[in-house]
Amino acid sequence: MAIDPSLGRLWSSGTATTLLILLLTTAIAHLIRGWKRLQHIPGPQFASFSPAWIIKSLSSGQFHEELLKISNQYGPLVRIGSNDLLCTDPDVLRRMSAVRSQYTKGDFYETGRIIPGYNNIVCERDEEKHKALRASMNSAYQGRETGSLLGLEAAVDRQIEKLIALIEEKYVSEPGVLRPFELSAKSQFFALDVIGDHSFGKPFGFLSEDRDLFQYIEINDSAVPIMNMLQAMPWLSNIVYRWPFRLALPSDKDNAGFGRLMGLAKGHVDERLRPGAKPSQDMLQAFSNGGMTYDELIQHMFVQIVAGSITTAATIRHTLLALISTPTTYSRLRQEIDTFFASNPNTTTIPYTSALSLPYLQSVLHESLRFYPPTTGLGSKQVPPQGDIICGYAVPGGTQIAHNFSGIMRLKPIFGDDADVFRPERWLEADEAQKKAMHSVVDLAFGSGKYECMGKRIAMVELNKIFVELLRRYDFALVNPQKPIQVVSGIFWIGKDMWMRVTRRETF
Ligand code: HEM
Repeated sequence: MAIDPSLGRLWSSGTATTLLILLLTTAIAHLIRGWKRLQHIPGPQFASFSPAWIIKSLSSGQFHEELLKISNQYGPLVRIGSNDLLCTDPDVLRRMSAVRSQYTKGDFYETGRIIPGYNNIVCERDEEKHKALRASMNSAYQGRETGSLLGLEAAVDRQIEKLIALIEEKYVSEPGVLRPFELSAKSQFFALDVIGDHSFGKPFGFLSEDRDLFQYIEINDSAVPIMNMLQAMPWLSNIVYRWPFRLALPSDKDNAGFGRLMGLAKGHVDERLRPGAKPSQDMLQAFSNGGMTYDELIQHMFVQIVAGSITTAATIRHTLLALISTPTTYSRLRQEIDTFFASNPNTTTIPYTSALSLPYLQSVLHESLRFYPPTTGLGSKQVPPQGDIICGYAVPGGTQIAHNFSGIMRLKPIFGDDADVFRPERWLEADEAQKKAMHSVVDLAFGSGKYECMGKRIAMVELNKIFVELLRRYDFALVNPQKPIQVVSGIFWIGKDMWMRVTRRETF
C-alpha cells in the first residue's frame, strides 16, 4: 500500500516534536530533581543547576579567593554545583578521610588519570585497590629502602648545592650590576631535580642546565586550564580519555612536555628491570621491591614528578614572598639561622633534625602553609550511599563534598582575629591547646587519614633546609615590588615572573 508522502511528513514532524518535548521534559525533570536534592543547602542560586559557578570562579584565576569569599558569605557548607558542596569545617574534612570512613574519593579525582585505562594512586577510587596501592608504596615513602631519612636528606642536600652553585655562577648581583633571578622557574627546577635524584637516583638536570628542559613547565602550565575544566566537569574526563581525544594526550613518545618526562620515567624503569641490572637505593627500586608491575611503576614514578614538584615549588616561592613582604619576620628568621651556625660552625648543610629545633623557622613554615595552602583544588570526597549529616544538614549519598583549603586556614576561632595576616608569631604565642588546634588544621594542607599526601616528609625535608641555606648566604629583594609575581590559582598555583635581586651577605 502506498503511503501518502504528505502524511509521512506530518508523521515525522509530529514524532520529532513529541520526541523533543519528551527530551526537554526529561531534562527539566532531571534538573529539578538535581536541584531539589540539595535545595536546603545555602549557596548562590545559579550554582544549584550547573557547574557555572565553579567555571566562573576558576576563570577568575583566583580560585582560592573565590572559595574564601563564598564560605564567608554562606557559611561552612555551601552549594557550589548541582551535586557539589563546599565544606569549610576541618572536623568534617578529617572525618571524611579517616581510615575507617565510608566516604570514597569523589569524581574530582578523575582529573588525576595519566594514561587512559590505568588507575594510579591519585585517581584510584576503588577503596580496596587504593588501600593496596598505598600499602605497596608505603615502605618506599617511609624511606626504608632508600637509606631512611639519610638517603632523602642527601638527595635534597645535593640539589641545594646545585642551586647555590647556579646562583653563584650566574645570579649574584653587585652594586651597579643586576643579575635578575626568576624564582618561580628555579623553585620548580629544584623540586623536580630533588624528585629525579631521590626517585630515579639521578636528577633530571633542570638546575645544571638552567632551563625548562623539554618545555616541561611551559606545557605543564598550559595544561592546567584543561585540568581546571575537568575539575569543574569531571564527566568530561570520560570523553577526553576516549578516541579521538586521547590521541591528543601526552605519550611517552613525545619530544616535549609531560610526555617527554613520561618517556624518561619509562626509560629509567626499563633500565632498572633489565635482566642483570644493578639494584639501586632509590624510590624506583623501593617501589619495584614493593611488588609493583611494570605499568604501575611507570605511572607512579610519573605521579611523583607531578605531585611532588608543583606543590613544593609553590610553597618555596610563597614563603620567600611572605618573608620579603614582612621585614620583621625576615630579619628574625635570619637571626635564628645565624645564631644556629655561630654555635655549629662546622655544619655544612643544616640537618633536618636541627632545622626542626629552630622554633621560628617552624613557625614561618607553618604560617606559610596556612597562608598559602599549596593545593587549591576541590579534592572532593563522595558521601556514602546512606547519606550523612554535615554541618547540621542532611546530605544524600553520592553528593560531592569539596575541601575549602583556603577557608579552613583563615578560620578566626582557630587562628585568631588576625587570621588574614601572615604572622608567624601566632605559633609562638599560642598556648598548648590552641597550638594543637592550629596544627591539626594546617596539617590538612597535606590531606589526612587514608588519603594523606604520601610525599609529606619529602616536602618537609626540602622546606626545612632550603630557606636556611639560602638566607644564610644571600639577601633577597624584589626587582619589581609593584608586581612581585604573577600567580593564578585553580587546581594548583601557577606562578611566573618572580624576579629577585640576590646579593651575597657580607657575613658569609
Ligand atoms: C608542600 C608540598 C605538598 C603538599 C601541600 C601536598 C598536598 C597533597 C594533598 C592535599 C593531597 C591529596 C589528599 C587527598 O586526596 O585528600 C596529596 C596527595 C598525594 N601527594 Fe602530595 N603534597 C605535597 C608534596 C608531595 C610530594 C613531594 C610528593 C611525592 C614526591 C607527593 C605525593 C603525593 C601522592 C602520591 C599523593 C596521593 C595520595 C593518595 O591518594 O593516597 N606530594 N598531596
